[in-house]
Amino acid sequence: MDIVTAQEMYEWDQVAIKSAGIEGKILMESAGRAAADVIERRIPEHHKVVVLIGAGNNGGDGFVIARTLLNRGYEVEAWQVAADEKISGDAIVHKEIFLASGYSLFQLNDWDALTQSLEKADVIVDAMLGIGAKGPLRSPFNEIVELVNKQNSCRIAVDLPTGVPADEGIEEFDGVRADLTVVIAALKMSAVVQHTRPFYGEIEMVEIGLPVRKLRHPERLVWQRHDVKRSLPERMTNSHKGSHGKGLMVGGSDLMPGSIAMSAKAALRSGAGLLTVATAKEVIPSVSSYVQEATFLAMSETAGKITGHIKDDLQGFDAAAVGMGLGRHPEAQELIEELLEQIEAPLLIDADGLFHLKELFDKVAQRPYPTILTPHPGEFARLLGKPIKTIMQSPFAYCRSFACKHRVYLVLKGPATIITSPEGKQRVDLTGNAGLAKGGTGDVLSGILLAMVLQGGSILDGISNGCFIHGTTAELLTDEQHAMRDLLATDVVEGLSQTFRTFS
Ligand SMILES: NC(=O)C1=CN([C@@H]2O[C@H](COP(=O)(O)OP(=O)(O)OC[C@H]3O[C@@H](n4cnc5c(N)ncnc54)[C@H](OP(=O)(O)O)[C@@H]3O)[C@@H](O)[C@H]2O)[C@@H](O)CC1
Ligand SMILES: Nc1ncnc2c1ncn2[C@@H]1O[C@H](COP(=O)(O)OP(=O)(O)O)[C@@H](O)[C@H]1O
Ligand SMILES: [K+]
Repeated sequence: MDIVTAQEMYEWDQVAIKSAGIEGKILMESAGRAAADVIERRIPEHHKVVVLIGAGNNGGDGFVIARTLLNRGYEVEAWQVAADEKISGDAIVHKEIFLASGYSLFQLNDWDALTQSLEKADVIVDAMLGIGAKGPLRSPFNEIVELVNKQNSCRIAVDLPTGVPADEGIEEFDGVRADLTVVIAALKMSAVVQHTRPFYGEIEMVEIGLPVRKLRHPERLVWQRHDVKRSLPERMTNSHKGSHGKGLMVGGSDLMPGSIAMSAKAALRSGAGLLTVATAKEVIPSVSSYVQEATFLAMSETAGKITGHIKDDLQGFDAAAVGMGLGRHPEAQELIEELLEQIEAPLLIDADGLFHLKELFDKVAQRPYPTILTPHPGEFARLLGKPIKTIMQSPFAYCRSFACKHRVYLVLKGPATIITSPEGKQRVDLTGNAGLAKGGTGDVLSGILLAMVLQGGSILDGISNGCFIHGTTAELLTDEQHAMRDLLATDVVEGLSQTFRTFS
């Protein structure tokens, strides 16, 4: 499922119109009818529907929706809330078809009449503004949005809620708070950005007949189950433990032994062939009692934290992960530096491993092997030296420029996890739920990602699959045996088998 900017969406429309000869009014008919189908599936026939219609093409969709629902027997009041002379483009055609079909239109001459109509409505369809909205809402849209948001009726937005920008990066706006948004042809960026996402409510996407093979796809998409099914490496019948990768995990300290233990178990539960855990000597007993399948490297330590160098030969590992429960002491920086220089394989850096990384960006960019960073927003803000709020307003742009500049795979974790390759390709994982908002779930993710990288295939596919599997496991567990409140990171580790079984 592609994620587009408003500009990219307009380019798609132009390709459809110019290269494939699909006229704008046909696209509008398809969009409106597809949205009406969604509404019909969800709303009983006796419900009163008010359709609010703006002047541009979003309003044009509104004329088609109103006509289609009236044709199907719904009680609909269609309100044109823009002046006649403002109605433009293909919306003029569909206004004419609406009127020629024998239906009448309410005009915004009397606010009391609109207010009464909205108060009586069971469903309000917002077809006022879509991707063409620019700047703060002007009158009367600002007043109408306020009025709409006050109603108890179900609010259904067409393409995007009026007032909500299509793109990331806009801080000040007011918009319709939709219960459901029928997204047309592709998800707009704001549908997955943290501060705009809540305005959309539930999201349903409709297809409108765009010529998919002719479109320039933006290399920004939602990673879905069918993508995982297609790209998850198969386990061959004649494979042996060496075929599934030999992994190294470095981290853990006396006060945080659980982090690395959960990462290690998650890696093994996710298919890693062999795993060595390098940790402080005194931490080994507690980790080994939880992960009996791992082998250990005892690192020299001071006060329960790894301080020494890795003396063993680091050749022969197919991938490594560092940082989980490592601690933020100054010596940790030397350790990370050493791993950046010596690991001749993909290296994942998480948690405390990211703490000193700002000082090591040169070393990261020089590595001839893939480097994967998995920050949460706070850790990413630290790496960038910018406030979390600023970054989360334009996460796609910040992730892309960072990943390209430092030549890393970046996994910015959250309810919508953004995965970016060093070339700037972006994938969004929307799985998971607030049950994961608990200490330790990031450590579990690191273990899963290490295992995915160890098992071969493209790094980008592997880490995208890992994020999907992590989130899906939380969803399966909270559907069945757990509530979001009680779900623990260790439950996610044990729940992985349930998810993997859905892929076999
Ligand atoms: N063929 C296609 O293209 C297809 C497009 N489709 C649909 O079209 C939608 C995009 O349509 P669009 O480009 O006409 O923009 P749209 O969202 O209706 O807004 C423009 C209107 O809003 C007004 N306006 C702007 N800012 C404002 C503000 N702050 N406050 C107040 N008013 C403001 C602006 O007024 P102006 O600034 O020109 O005075 C103008 O009247 C898209 O989301 C999808 O639903 C589908 O049917 C598929 C085929
Ligand atoms: N509300 C949420 N919805 C979906 N996923 C979430 C939510 N909150 C957290 N997560 C996921 O949980 C994990 C938390 O990671 P992190 O913050 O590093 O935790 P920790 O450091 O405690 O291990 C990430 O994978 C993140 O995407
Ligand atoms: K809208």
